[in-house]
Amino acid sequence: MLQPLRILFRPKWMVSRSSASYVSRMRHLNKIKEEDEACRAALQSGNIFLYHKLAPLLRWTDSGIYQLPALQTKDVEEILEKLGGDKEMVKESILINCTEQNEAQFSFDVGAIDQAAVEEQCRGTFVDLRKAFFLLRGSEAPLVARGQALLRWHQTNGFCSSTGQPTQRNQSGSQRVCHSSGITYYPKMSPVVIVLVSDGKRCLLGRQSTFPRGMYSALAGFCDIGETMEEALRREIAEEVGLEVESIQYSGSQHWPFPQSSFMVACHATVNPDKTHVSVDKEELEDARWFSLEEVQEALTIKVPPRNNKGEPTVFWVPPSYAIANRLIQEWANQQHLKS
Ligand SMILES: NC(=O)C1=CN([C@@H]2O[C@H](COP(=O)(O)OP(=O)(O)OC[C@H]3O[C@@H](n4cnc5c(N)ncnc54)[C@H](O)[C@@H]3O)[C@@H](O)[C@H]2O)C=CC1
Ligand SMILES: [Mg+2]
Repeated sequence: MLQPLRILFRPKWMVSRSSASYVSRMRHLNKIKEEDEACRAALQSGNIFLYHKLAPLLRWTDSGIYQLPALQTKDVEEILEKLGGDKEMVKESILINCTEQNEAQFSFDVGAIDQAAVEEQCRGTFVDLRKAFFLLRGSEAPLVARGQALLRWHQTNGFCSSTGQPTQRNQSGSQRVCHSSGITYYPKMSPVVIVLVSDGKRCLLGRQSTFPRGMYSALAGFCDIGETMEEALRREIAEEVGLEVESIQYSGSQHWPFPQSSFMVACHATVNPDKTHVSVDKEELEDARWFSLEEVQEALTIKVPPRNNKGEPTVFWVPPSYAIANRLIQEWANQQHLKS
């Protein structure tokens, strides 16, 4: 019998902020998302994160870490004019979020403007998002992913799929409308379940042939239309490794920008310790197998895996800390410790 969902942790945002300031911030954000005039005003005093062909601009700081530089709107206008662009282009910025001080945050892709010239003006470097995810700390990684996901969605949803006519965005970029059919389009994420299966003593990890060598992760799969998350989870585990899940515990969720926006719902699951035979669907996975606590602990200590002379990792390792798979594996290891 499947257990009901249970929240295993209380995220910081649930406890650390006063509800009044959080409520006023969310209401402010909603206003600028919905009202074009309010959004234009917010853009004047807002922060902008720059992208070039969807790669975010990062800056190396004196304190020896990479940061996501937040530019002022007037600075971006100045850069655009200086580099032969039109300063009005800045109005194409997409609203991402707002700071605790209620300053709106936007993402803007410099498009055809020369990459190196922008980098020089901004004292930064445009970095591929996968690498940027690895280099940024704390809340900057999800913020930069959100900014890129929204830019990508606008770049690929310029036309109505019903009429073929161009769609028009609102000022914040929270939607696009086809004025010919009246259809409103909203940015989309595909729901995915990601699950760490345990038999009580070991955990099950798998790898796709496209993963970097030696890397194993929790099993994941897209939800089918009409499925509950629990149904998708049970189906994916049955399909990919031939096991029947007995219990499910919710752990957390994450927006995952690669290769398109997914909404990752992360769970722990158990199987009967007498029914642990794995039969891998080779179409989906190259390998899946059980790992002991010792093996997992060792893998969790590896930040950058050692590589051979072809540049390929030579050991078993798990996804880095920014991936929710890492958190599932870490949580499982902690729980095993508590049990022993
Ligand atoms: N954040 C994390 O820690 C991790 C994230 N992931 C992500 O989870 C996602 C799903 O994992 P997979 O094992 O690849 O899924 P999967 O097991 O469902 O297999 C992928 C196949 O599902 C089909 N599919 C159905 N709906 C789809 C949709 N909306 N978009 C794309 N393909 C769809 C396609 O045929 C595709 O080849 C991937 O995007 C992967 O990047 C995977 C592991 C770790
Ligand atoms: Mg899968």
